[in-house]
Amino acid sequence: MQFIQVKDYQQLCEVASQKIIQIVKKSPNSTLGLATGGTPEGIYRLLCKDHQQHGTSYQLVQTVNLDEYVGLAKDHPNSYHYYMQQHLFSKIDLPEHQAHIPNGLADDLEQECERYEQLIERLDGVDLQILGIGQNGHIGFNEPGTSFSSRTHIVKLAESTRLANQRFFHSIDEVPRYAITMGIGTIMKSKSILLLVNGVKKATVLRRLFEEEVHNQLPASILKHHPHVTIVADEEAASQLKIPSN
Ligand SMILES: N[C@@H]1[C@@H](O)[C@H](O)[C@@H](COP(=O)(O)O)O[C@@H]1O
Repeated sequence: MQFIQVKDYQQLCEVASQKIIQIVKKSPNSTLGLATGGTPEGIYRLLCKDHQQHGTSYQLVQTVNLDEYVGLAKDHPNSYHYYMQQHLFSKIDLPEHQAHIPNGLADDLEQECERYEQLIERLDGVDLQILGIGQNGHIGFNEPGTSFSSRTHIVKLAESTRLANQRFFHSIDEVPRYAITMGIGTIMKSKSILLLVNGVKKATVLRRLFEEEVHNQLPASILKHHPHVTIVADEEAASQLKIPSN
């Protein structure tokens, strides 16, 4: 794993957005794996700014998002469809049919998981997967205990995850109990992975990631077995690490 420590969230966003821009410029038909949550918001802002100012084009890019809540319509302000539209898709030239997100309203959710998995295969896999991390070590919505070989599947969200995500909703009762997520096995098939960790709330999980063995109670620990992972963390997130900063 390559580890890049940066000063703050702003720098994290700059480093991450530059990595994405470089890939898109080098291979304009790349498949990008995208994440939601608070962490990538600033990165998407910089991608939009770069698109406006320098014209980096996403005309040939395909995107696949990690996850979506079950039961929220695409235009629900808390759905990840809506999030992606607001933060990125409406501001760049990515054709709509090349932006893929699991459908949390599918009649047959199992079939939707299979469709999504096959779609990723048809796209020949993800070139660069962006990942955040939950405070319990989840990646996508793969909660502790998820099999490392899991494919796209339905998850029952941990109460701690619902509580952490409550800030985006009016009340805890509104936070969905289920989601569709790419599996850990799906994520691990990505050709390269960029894990972004910022803020003091992530300091404990980042320390655990460095100190603990690979085990499925800490889903992100499997990333240590991936050949091309870069972790970008800011000073607050890295504050419990005992390694020298670069
Ligand atoms: N499903 C998302 C993850 O994809 C995200 O990485 C994580 C961290 O979110 P945040 O960046 O807001 O801390 O939690 C959410 O539950």
